[in-house]
Amino acid sequence: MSLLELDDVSVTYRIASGEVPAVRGVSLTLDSGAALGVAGESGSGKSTLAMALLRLLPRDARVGGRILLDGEDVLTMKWGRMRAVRWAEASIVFQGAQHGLNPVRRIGDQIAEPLLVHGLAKQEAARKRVAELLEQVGLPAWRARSYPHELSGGQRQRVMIAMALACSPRLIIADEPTTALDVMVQAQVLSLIKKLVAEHGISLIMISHDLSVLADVCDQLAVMYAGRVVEHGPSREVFHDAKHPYSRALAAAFPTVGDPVSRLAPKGLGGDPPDPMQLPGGCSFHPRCPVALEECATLDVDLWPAGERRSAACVHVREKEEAS
Ligand SMILES: Nc1ncnc2c1ncn2[C@@H]1O[C@H](COP(=O)(O)OP(=O)(O)OP(=O)(O)O)[C@@H](O)[C@H]1O
Repeated sequence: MSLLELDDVSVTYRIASGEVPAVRGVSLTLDSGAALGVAGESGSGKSTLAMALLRLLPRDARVGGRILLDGEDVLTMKWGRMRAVRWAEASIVFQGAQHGLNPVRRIGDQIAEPLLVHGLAKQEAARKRVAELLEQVGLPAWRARSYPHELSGGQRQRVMIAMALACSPRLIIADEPTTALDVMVQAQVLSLIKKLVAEHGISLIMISHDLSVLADVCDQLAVMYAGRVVEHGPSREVFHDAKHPYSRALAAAFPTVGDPVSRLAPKGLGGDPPDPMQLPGGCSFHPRCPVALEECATLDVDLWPAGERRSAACVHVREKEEAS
């Protein structure tokens, strides 16, 4: 059985001027021990989807569909159970570690907190576990006594990862975990994430706008555009041979992991993503698509099989598959 199953998940924010359809009909699965990358430009709905998985969305968000974590429906779970699931079964690492840490509490106390709160360890055992976790993320045990401002950005992100690992979760959701870091440190944190996932058999959902980073870390990739998954498949295949013109443009924007030059501007992708409250008719990508046909302005194609374990939501893919 899959560890995580999303079935037709949608998220709509209610704001004063109307409704923002941030995530639209996303269906995905994640096997135990597998790593799924979710890619897309800013505003494509990646973080909204990640927060929906652990019911961390603000109250003005309405979530539809089904989210099954190990067979249990997250959306109908009682709050007590939901709190236990967060950290203990699935935890989340956000971008910009400086915002996730309390500046006036020692690192060790912050890492120990979920263990103590969930009753998984008493003081002495928690102290030992903190030392072990710091070592796992490549920091010396004495760092437990440090305050966040005494650490570099990369070290703080390692602390966030240690916190996420504290209760030995089965799933970690990493939302742009390396975005705020410089390129060298980014590479170190990425290889740490890869190592931890492989060694502990943890499942991973990693979110990034950088397809090359995701292809390096994850087995599967889902590319999102305007709240929908427009391509899905094995990550290296999607990265090197994208079927959807949007995924192709994203892959061209970030040809190699952390390439500082290509990070500056997404080459080959003109224009901006659409305002979700004013989505264009037909395929949402058609106004920016270099290979759009006339019919793309009215025809919105669903995900279509595009080879083994692959799918893409594009009329060209559908035509090719229908012809073969
Ligand atoms: N609390 C909110 N209220 C209203 N609209 C929101 C809210 N949060 C996000 N949105 C909108 O939902 C859409 C998806 O946003 P989201 O942050 O999920 O995208 P993203 O792909 O994670 O982008 P980024 O990489 O910039 O974080 C955007 O149009 C955004 O403006």
